Amino acid sequence: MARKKTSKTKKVLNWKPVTLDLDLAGQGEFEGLVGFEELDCYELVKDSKGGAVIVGNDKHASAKPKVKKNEKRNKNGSFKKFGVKRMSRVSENKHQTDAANHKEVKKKGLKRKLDGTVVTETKKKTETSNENKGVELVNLQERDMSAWTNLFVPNSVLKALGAMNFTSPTPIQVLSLPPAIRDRRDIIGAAETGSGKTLAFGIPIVHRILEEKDYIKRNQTENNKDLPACPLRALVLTPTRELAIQVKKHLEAIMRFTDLKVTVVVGGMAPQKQQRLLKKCPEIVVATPGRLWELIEEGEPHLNQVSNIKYLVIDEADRMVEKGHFLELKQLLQLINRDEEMRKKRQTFVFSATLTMIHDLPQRLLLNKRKYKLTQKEKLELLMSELGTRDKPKIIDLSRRVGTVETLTEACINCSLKEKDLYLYYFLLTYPGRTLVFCNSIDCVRRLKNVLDLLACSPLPLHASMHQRQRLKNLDKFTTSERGLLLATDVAARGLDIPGVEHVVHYQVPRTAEIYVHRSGRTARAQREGLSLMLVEPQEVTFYRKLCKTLNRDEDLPLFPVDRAVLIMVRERVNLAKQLDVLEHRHRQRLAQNNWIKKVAGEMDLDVGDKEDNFLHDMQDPTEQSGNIKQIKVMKKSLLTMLNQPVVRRGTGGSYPTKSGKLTLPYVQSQKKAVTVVQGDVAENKRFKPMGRRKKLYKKNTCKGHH
Ligand SMILES: Nc1ncnc2c1ncn2[C@@H]1O[C@H](COP(=O)(O)OP(=O)(O)OP(=O)(O)O)[C@@H](O)[C@H]1O
Repeated sequence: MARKKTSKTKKVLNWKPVTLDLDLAGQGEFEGLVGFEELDCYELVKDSKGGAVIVGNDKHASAKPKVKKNEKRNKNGSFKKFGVKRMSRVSENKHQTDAANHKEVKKKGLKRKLDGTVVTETKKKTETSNENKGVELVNLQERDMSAWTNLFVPNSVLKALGAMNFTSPTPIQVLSLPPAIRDRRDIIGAAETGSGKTLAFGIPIVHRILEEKDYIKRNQTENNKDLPACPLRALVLTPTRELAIQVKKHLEAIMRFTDLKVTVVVGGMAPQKQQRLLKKCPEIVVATPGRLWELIEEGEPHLNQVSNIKYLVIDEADRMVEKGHFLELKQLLQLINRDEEMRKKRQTFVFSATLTMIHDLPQRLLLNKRKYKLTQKEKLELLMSELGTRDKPKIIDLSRRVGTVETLTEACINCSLKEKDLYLYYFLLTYPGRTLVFCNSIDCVRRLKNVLDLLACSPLPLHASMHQRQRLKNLDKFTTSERGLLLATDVAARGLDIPGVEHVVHYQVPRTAEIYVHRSGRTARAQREGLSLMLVEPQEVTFYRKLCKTLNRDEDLPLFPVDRAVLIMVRERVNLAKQLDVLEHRHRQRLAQNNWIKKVAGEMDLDVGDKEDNFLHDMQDPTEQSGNIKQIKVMKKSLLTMLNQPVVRRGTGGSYPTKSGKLTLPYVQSQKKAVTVVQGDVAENKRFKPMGRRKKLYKKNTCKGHH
């Protein structure tokens, strides 16, 4: 039945071959093009969803075509160009034609020219006749991709890069691509967060796989017919599920004009779906070690080729090999490196922003003569032997002495443990903007979520105890909300590339310098500015000092300027929210415990209601219980009243009728960005305070708080 429909569509849409002048097409750039076809007689008809579809302008054509029919046809290679009376179809073979290509062309409005340059289409509404209402025209715009010359980027990838507007490579890409592609060397790469490391390994892998596939195709003989039809060629390992999904998407984006496939294998999602996708034999698998090992142990056929892979990537490598983490990684590496011949042929990519960071030995090991502080070289050698890289890898270290990115502005607030919520709320209120708050534990995230929920800040939690679906949902919500607030543990510290994160707040001082660098690296990515703000309480000063030392800081972080007047104004509401949270938490806990006792007692046929033998908490007493609930209700109401009153600067009287007759309130929200405020303050301090005094002042403030 479906076949019949397709053939009918083909008949209706009268595509005609076009004769090409090959001289016009440029040399060498015509690779893969089979021909052009054109359609000069068609109509645009609204489909059931209100979108426009193309149907042949033939008397026999059905007046109401089925959308699916047209979609199928479009997959065969047509570029829709609505609103014009003539359209052309380009057919290509190999990695130039694939379903993803056309899906992308449909979605993003991409187009290719014969000379191989990438052309993107910016959408433009037609203002013409009724039948064309809502139909889009295209406006072509070329990109200069010459900065990528000499980096051995395949044409199809270059096209994708152009479509993404990546007109020039980043430094780590410039330094990684030639040795990886031309010299086939293993790469050990350290470069700051947000510097484009994913493509520094992604482009070489895609290049090499395309090249190999081409070679095999050209040399297909009787002898090599036994080769696996679609072998697993590359494996990318990442420490978190979200990062694996992101890397997969990034690779997909550069592979969209190829016929290569990539799939993700991570925990927390149905293994059945992943197994189904693996049946399609993707050349590249991006995975977290746990689920990957699980599927290998179950004998998943595609993954069973893992010891034959040609390319291995260990992203965030320093984290992956940390003691006590990823026990499966060790087993995986043993399996992958089992065959010495294969290991020697394999190209390995090892990347992280903190690969070359060196730590002082902990105090307890300082007296042990056999233990000493590793040099950077020794640290890398150790890593290389653990991962099984080949001899003489190319080591590229672009990381800065201080660890963080140049475009990052750093600051801290010294306060007591009790005041952390207050300062955080103050910051969120004064500087709205996409903010990522990091905590050291899941419990801390949970508590903070409740408090900030009560304060109407709409926080989104993200931690390892959440369902994966909810984790991804929250991440998605955060990404799409301009004033999004994500409360996360360090599961979100590494690798996540969330656009437009303005502030990173370390609610608690991270325990290692690496974590600080990676957390802070969620902002100020790809040359953009961003703020990293750390809340330090007296108990954390030791960790803070150690962190500064590892990061080679000669000075303390600048203090974040705080308006005490505003702080006083919001103190009451924060305190009330905290009290409410304690009450609600206690109430929930008792409820849960009572339910558990009742359940167990029921199973044991016991009566827990006996007066002398009452195991249940005092909530059993209905008056006590309703008292608690009442108190919570009253407190919530007064908090709501407080929240509904705008926080207005003191001494301003509250409201000003403007010329337009509107009331504008001098709200506490800063007119300046937080980054600008810190930078201004630092410049001011430098101008007016001699260095020695400033240092002393910081020392004093670090321990006491600065107000
Ligand atoms: N050549 C390029 N031109 C423009 N943008 C790029 C280029 N390469 C990568 N990017 C973009 O830069 C951002 C950061 O890239 P990526 O996530 O690879 O950084 P990273 O170095 O791996 O960071 P992290 O250390 O945090 O994992 C991404 O949004 C990516 O799309």
